Amino acid sequence: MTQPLIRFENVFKAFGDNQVLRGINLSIRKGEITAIIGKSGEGKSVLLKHIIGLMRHDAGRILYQGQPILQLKKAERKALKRKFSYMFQETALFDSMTVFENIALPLVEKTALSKSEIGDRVREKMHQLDIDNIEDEYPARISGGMKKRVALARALVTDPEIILFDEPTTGLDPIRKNAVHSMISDYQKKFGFTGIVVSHEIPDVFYISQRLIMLDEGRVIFEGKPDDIQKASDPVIRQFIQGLESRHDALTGMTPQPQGERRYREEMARMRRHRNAFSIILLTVENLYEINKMAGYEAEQSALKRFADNVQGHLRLTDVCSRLGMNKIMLLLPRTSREEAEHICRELAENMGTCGVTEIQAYPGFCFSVSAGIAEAEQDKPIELLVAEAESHKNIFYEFKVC
Ligand SMILES: Nc1ncnc2c1ncn2[C@@H]1O[C@H](COP(=O)(O)OP(=O)(O)OP(=O)(O)O)[C@@H](O)[C@H]1O
Repeated sequence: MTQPLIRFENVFKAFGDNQVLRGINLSIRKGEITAIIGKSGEGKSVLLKHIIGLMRHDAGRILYQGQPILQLKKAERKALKRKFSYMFQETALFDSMTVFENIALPLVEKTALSKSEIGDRVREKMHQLDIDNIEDEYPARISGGMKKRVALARALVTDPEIILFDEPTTGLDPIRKNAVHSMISDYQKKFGFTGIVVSHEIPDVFYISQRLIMLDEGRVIFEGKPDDIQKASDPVIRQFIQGLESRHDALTGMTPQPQGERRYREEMARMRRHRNAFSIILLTVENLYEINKMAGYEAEQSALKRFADNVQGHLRLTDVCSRLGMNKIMLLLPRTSREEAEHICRELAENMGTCGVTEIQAYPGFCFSVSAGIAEAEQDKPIELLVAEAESHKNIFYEFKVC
């Protein structure tokens, strides 16, 4: 395996009698988004501050590309700090400065670039993030979602290798929350930075993370893929995850992914007992990014919400629909063969084609495209394999065009 970008080896940190980190071991891999979760006060922010070098550990080692950071020379440590960027809980924009000045700040403070070079860099980043028309506005005059984008532009303007997001969606409604997640995920793909996100948004943050770390009582009690935490048997992990999950995904109103998976296991047990067939339909909104390009992240998430409402309205059964990732919905159809699922899917496609889903109609020529894949369950087949099967067949079936 390749060397991790950052590695904690038995790291301890106390504030007086308050022992916060009690032997942390973890790895952050380059080019991935790692989510850090855990109860309030468990030391997530303290951990972030150690990563970025704002706090010094009492014992153990923190390695950057295999090198202990405490052994770096002063100039090397300074150079390392420049590779990091931080997006705070609140966007922490300065109200007395324009959007342009806010974004320029890290360049003014951390680099020796000339005024015109800074201007070029700021305008380039604003252009890449689609906010070029608001440079003279003040933060108080722009929307919450736009502020997050300005804060992200400020975090990205130094072209950092690593960005730390400390609860980036705090205080936002479900559409804006999902818009920020979608934005982080998109820009991570575009710019290739390593992202570390501290979040309480479970399971939403799982959709954008490749790795997950859970802290409890100053130690790491889970490190792995987001999907694997659902299978963890440790009661502390289970209780924490289930306590934070709501019965409904806040954006779509559907069952969240972990509950969808639980429902799948129940259906599988029923199949074992009664030999009942069941099937899944996997719906993927294929062109969410186009909505985003035309109308922004919030429009993208509103469109997804409207689509989900229509699917549920058509099926009239809420607990069979679950959200499966950023742009996927799984319909779990009990006692339904593949042929019956195809019929249901065809009806759904016809209904979708005429119901006129979104405000996106306001954009001439736009067609909201959703593909569907169907798979019938087989005894003891894990959900991932059945979903993969539906995914691999998706073009054979229906392409919904909701115009
Ligand atoms: N500079 C500091 N001086 C003293 N104690 C601190 C300092 N920073 C953090 N702590 C303590 O460390 C513990 C962990 O705090 P931290 O902010 O990391 O928790 P957290 O997991 O991020 O919580 P939340 O999810 O609520 O943001 C708390 O008990 C806090 O009081």
